[in-house]
Amino acid sequence: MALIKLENVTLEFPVQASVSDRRKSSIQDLSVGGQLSSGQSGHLVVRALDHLSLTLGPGDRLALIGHNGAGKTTLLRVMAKLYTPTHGRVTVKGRVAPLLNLSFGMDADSTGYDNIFIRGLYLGMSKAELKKKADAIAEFSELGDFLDLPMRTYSSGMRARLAFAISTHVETDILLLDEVVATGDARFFKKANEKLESFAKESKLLVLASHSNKVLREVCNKALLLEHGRIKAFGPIDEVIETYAASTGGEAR
Ligand SMILES: Nc1ncnc2c1ncn2[C@@H]1O[C@H](COP(=O)(O)OP(=O)(O)OP(=O)(O)O)[C@@H](O)[C@H]1O
Repeated sequence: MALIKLENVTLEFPVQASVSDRRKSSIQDLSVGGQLSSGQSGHLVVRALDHLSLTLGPGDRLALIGHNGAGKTTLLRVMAKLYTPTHGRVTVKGRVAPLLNLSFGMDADSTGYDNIFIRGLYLGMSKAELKKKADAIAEFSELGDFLDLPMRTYSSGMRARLAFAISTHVETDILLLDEVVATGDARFFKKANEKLESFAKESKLLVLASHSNKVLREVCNKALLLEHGRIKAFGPIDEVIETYAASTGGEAR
């Protein structure tokens, strides 16, 4: 069972800052970010998601597209239940593996190998399941002897390899990914994509935010275009990429 249902979801971040009225009106015209306004108490708020309604089911592989600050990461975090919406309802059914922040569920001072267990448990795997899969995860990461060193000694690409290997070996129904796939080197990137494709073939639900149309086209079948936290377009991936390209005056590569 894999289901994500958003009903009229709005999420606002209160911001501890003051902006003059003149600056505020110029900020409203910016091409980045969510909607900036004064909240009920007079404090500044950033509305990162604005009345979003959406239903995703098995086999849906959704690309999140949009300008910097459009709300993609915030939406993924709402789906992962890391953020509670200010208004609206979020229903998620199925096991969720979020691959959003590479340090979530990881301990920098523990070895890579220990982190397989730490993050695996965080993602809801049992110890028995982890013991069975630890070797396969280690092999997939290709980190070899580095797995015996503390994770703080890893490069960001090495951390990405380990986090990706663990998250995609979890028996999960829903995989949430934020750009991280692109962190590895070219060879790992190819391997990661193949893993994502086989994951997708199992008819599970996947949501991926990325600025790379190439990655999104390879992995996703649908897309959601966000603009200042609102849904601008939702539909087949190629159509939505075209819409985005037309709105930015760029090309749909
Ligand atoms: N913790 C926070 N506190 C205040 N504002 C935030 C916070 N996190 C995000 N925002 C704001 O919410 C809006 C949406 O941000 P989000 O990170 O979801 O965008 P994004 O589409 O993922 O952007 P990018 O493509 O640049 O990664 C932005 O205006 C951002 O400034």
